[in-house]
Amino acid sequence: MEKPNIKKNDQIELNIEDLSYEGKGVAKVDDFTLFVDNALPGEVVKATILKVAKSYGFAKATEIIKKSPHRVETIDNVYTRTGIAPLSHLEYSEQLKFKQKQVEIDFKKAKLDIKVNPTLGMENPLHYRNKAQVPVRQVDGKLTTGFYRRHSHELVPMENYLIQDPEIDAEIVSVRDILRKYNVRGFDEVNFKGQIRTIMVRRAYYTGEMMVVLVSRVRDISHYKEISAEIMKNKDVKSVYLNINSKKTNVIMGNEMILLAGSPYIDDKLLGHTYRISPRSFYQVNPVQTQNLYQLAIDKAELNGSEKVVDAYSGIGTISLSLAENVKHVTGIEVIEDAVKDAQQNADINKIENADFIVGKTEAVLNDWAKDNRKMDVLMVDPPRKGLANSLIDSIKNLKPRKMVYISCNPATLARDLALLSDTYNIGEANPVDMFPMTNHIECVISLNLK
Ligand SMILES: C[S@@+](CC[C@H](N)C(=O)[O-])C[C@H]1O[C@@H](n2cnc3c(N)ncnc32)[C@H](O)[C@@H]1O
Repeated sequence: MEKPNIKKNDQIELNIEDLSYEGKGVAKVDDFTLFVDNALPGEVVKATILKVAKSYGFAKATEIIKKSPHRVETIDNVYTRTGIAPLSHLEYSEQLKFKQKQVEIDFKKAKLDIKVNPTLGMENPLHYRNKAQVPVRQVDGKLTTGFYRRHSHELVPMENYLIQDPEIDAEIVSVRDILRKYNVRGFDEVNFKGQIRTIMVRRAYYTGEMMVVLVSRVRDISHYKEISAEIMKNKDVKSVYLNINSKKTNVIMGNEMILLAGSPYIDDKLLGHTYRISPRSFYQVNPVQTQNLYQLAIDKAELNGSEKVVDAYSGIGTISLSLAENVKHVTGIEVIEDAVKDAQQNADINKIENADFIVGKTEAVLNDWAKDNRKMDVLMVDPPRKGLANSLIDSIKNLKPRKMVYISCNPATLARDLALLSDTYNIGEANPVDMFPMTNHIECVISLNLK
């Protein structure tokens, strides 16, 4: 492919042909591909070239010459600029089709002939997130909250985050103002100075309980008694933590977690059970769709009450406990020890006696099970983005659960794993579930039956 004669900062007119998996417009200059921010298929745009690499480049649309009928005009482009809601300029029904198509593309690449059903969307696809982690900086001499400009650590000040629970947005502003009152400084990443790096707020959807975590570069907690007392004046806030992160890193939280006020956890409900959530627990961010996703996964497992089930990558036990009443026994496997403690406690709180939880890597635990010839009827997997380890796929083929349900947050690794399992399993239809409206993230659930 010949590199065209274009360079950074050039202005150029482009025909947008497609949408990339990241939600960027795709245009061709001769055979060279450009990924264009804020551009939709069918549009003609004037664009500024941002970067030209060897085989592709990046640009941003500065003027829309011909508009897509699916463009949403009312949304402030701060959301696409910052990457908090990179698909918010695309009509919601088209977002759902885009996600279905992405799964189809990944399956095709892996030579899988699997039907992909329409994406299960939300009735109200805004303000769904139950958790926010917003960067904090010093802007014009004031501690300021917002979101990063795309591909940078430059803060764009913001008060309405579009996809977060509005109560969380209001709480961030309130905490910001309390910190300002006590002259606490926002983080200066360039000179590695200042104090507060991130504010994390979680709000339980069903109970309304909130947790606030202030992530600080330094351990100076001179005013924190007053600050946490003021934060606790909001009666919904049940828990305030200080987390110390003194490292030069993009990882948000450090190791030290200090409870400043209130309870160490908050409680939420899912499918009728109560869950205890600690500051570091993995907990699904879209409470409405989580219930739909879990119910779909449980339905696909076609349980009759007699099964031994393994719930791999079990987090705080939410899937295990949601299906426990429909099975003989369920064993959760999770690598984070604290999450397993939470899961055990959650089983006790909900008086569920046929569930146990093992700390360990799924691939290691099930390798041992395969060696010991231990049996299971149904295997649920809900791995992180990288999908299943190769060694786990080998163990599954030895253990031969008669049914598997795979919940995936990355269709590319899902397709790879399904292709590897397809000699042993018949693969059912895929159901994308929109857990992350306005973003390019895709969740998908699919069942596999032993041949
Ligand atoms: C996508 S989350 C799913 C959690 C849970 N099923 C839920 O719905 O809340 C993936 C979980 O897998 C855990 N994890 C990551 N790698 C693992 C591994 N190799 N073995 C077991 N658990 C792992 C993570 O800590 C995280 O809790």
